[in-house]
Amino acid sequence: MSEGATASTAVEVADVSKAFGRVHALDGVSFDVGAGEVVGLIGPNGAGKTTLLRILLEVMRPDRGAVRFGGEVRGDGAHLRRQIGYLPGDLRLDPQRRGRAILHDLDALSGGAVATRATRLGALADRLEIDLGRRVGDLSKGNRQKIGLIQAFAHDPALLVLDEPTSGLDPVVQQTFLDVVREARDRGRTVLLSSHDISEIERGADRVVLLRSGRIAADSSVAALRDSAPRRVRVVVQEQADTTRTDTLAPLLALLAPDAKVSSADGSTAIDGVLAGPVADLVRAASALPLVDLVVEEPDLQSVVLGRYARPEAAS
Ligand SMILES: Nc1ncnc2c1ncn2[C@@H]1O[C@H](COP(=O)(O)OP(=O)(O)OP(=O)(O)O)[C@@H](O)[C@H]1O
Repeated sequence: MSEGATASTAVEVADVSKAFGRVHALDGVSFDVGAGEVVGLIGPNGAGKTTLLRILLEVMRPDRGAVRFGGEVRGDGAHLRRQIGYLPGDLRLDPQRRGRAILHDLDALSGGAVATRATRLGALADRLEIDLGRRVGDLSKGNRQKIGLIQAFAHDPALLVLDEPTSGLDPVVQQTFLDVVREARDRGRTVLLSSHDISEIERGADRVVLLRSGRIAADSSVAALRDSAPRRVRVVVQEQADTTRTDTLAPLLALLAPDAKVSSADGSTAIDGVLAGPVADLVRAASALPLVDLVVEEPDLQSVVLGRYARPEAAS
């Protein structure tokens, strides 16, 4: 086990490197995923996400390092695949066949009690609202994606590896998918999902691992990332002689610097800006003023993540 791995570590990625010619797709990547944890893998195009997932699934071997599953170095591919549910990013299904036939064939490879699997398969199809009696070639992209999701979840595997899981899904089905992920996590299943959709990671994952140029640029809980994310705020105070003076507003403006805007109308003064620090500091500064209104928007996780896409040495 690596230094950070514990008995409840479900997946251990230890110093994994992989090069294709001169391209270092992965360069010394290490992180652990705990049992019952949902980890979102995010990063710009070409960051190495798919390569990492392929190594996890033993479709590809690393040049250096290892992936361990439940503390063991992976060996028996067939046995481990039964414990893994995989949704590939480039899902290919035979267009001539019907969803039910495809799922029954894939499901037979997964082992376990047939009756339980069939019940789960039917229940998932109902929840995702997909007609399994139709030919795959006649289905829309989103409905084909649902078949991919069902085959990944139907045998209730210990580890789910999902590449762009909500691609093509409408918002209602995306929500259903997130509910299914949450329920799997509550049963102690481990989920690794790769996505370009930051809001999907924010809603569905406990933790974010950000890959950039084959290295980990950030590894943080979603909660910590939210805390560090800037929020738009608006503070409205009664316009009195002293509230128009910048020294009265100075403590507030210092928190919202450098782009805060002060405007006065209808007997009140509004201060609009972006808060990068703790909300408690804002509340303290605002409460010293004749407050009329205080609006704090949801943190802008997207801007934090995009900032880390670009910054060369951003750490967690
Ligand atoms: N089989 C391969 N042969 C040659 N180069 C490859 C191969 N697979 C991946 N690469 C290269 O390795 C790097 C990482 O690719 P990878 O597909 O893992 O990135 P990714 O993060 O999944 O990207 P995207 O978000 O665009 O899907 C890229 O530079 C890619 O061109």
